Amino acid sequence: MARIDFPKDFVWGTATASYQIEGAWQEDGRGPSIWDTFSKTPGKVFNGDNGDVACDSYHRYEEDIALLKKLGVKAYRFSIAWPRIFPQGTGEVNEKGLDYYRKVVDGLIAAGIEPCVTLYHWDLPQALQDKGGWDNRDTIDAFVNYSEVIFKAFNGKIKQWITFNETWCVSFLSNYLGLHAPGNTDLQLAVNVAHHCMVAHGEAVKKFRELGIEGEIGTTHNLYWFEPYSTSPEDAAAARRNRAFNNEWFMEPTFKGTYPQFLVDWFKGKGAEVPILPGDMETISQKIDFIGVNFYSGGFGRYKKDEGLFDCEEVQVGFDKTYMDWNVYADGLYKVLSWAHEEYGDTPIYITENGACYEDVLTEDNRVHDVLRKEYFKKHFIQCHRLIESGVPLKGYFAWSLLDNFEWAEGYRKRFGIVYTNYETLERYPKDSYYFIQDVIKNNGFEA
Ligand SMILES: OC[C@@H]1[C@@H](O)[C@H](O)[C@@H](O)c2nc(CNc3ccccc3)cn21
Repeated sequence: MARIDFPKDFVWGTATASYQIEGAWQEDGRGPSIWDTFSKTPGKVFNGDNGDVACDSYHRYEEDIALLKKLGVKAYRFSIAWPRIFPQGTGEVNEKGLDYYRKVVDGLIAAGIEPCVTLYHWDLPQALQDKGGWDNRDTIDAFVNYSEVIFKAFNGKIKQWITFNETWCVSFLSNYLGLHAPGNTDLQLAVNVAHHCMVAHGEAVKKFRELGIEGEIGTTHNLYWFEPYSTSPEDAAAARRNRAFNNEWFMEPTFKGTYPQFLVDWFKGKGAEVPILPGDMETISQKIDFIGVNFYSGGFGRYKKDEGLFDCEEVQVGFDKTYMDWNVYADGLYKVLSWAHEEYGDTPIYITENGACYEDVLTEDNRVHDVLRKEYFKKHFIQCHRLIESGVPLKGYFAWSLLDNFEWAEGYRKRFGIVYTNYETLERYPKDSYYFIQDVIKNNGFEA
């Protein structure tokens, strides 16, 4: 057994998102989001599940904060629901919506926990979608207006700010693959959405700097480690396209102010071009204080003509799988963050999400012996330590998720929490993985 110790200032946290935990979908003036619409569209979400109640954190946030305090985290990442602040996306501020987040933020601070806020975690006001959503450049100004209200309301209280969660999901998963809200399947539309979200990110960073808001601002991209199955040039090119679809398409603009040309050309061949206006790339690549990375999995790919968007098929190489059928590929975390550090420089990195879904069984005495999830965390913590030892500026780690919650198109059947949510009673029961992480935080390390 080897002792794994983390730096004293390493930030341990957990993460959630508004639509996935809050419920109270029509309370205190909240307007409809695209996820209220999508989840109530037959066939889009497993079992017709929706976020009307979710974990009811809108009313049970004090219980959640108590769980966070007992866990011993230094920080808690959560998102603010734009439709609570601006029920129609713009116009009059809904003060009752702000009041909820004032209670959450003040409760966290009183518990000695740093609030880390995501401004956009997918719940776009439906009223903006009705006017084209992220395909409409006006939504950029609406996002900056919303961000400015939050910046000013919580200046000095919230010190870690994330503009967007996973622009890949907002664009390609939701507007090309059609699996998330609003459920479009158009490549050009998805390329437009990705671009406009990244411009919106940059404009919000500019506003943050102009207002002199305290703290640090960044964004979160989900990076997937994908490598060629063989050394053949075809496999290498196919895997590179597939990886860039997830990684470089977002990291290059954010850090270098350019899109990866080989993929621009590939998309052009598919009839999709990036709607760049003068100044956009400078806006997108505004200097940020940290980059958030969500990492879950990775894999191997090889060339297969006409397979998917990139003539690339994933090859099964025998990885253990989670209940989402995702590979458990902890080395992929080391590889992808080493690659990001090499490619994009020394900007501090936070793992803003990492975690696993498994079939959880609640025992008679309200325990969940989630051995596989504990193992998943342990394997990925070891890779975090390797990264730090290798000089990668990894500053913190947020486990996904504090609670079992609404898992988007999978509804409530897929559980990622370190705390079990009983959706009948809304009671919360810490799982064994919660106690494992509690111990790692207490000792700032563990015996590997
Ligand atoms: O799926 C687990 C979490 C999800 O609950 C979070 O809201 C979201 O930020 C999140 N992103 C990923 C990684 N990207 C992804 C890929 C395919 C489908 C959904 C998400 C996983 N997760």
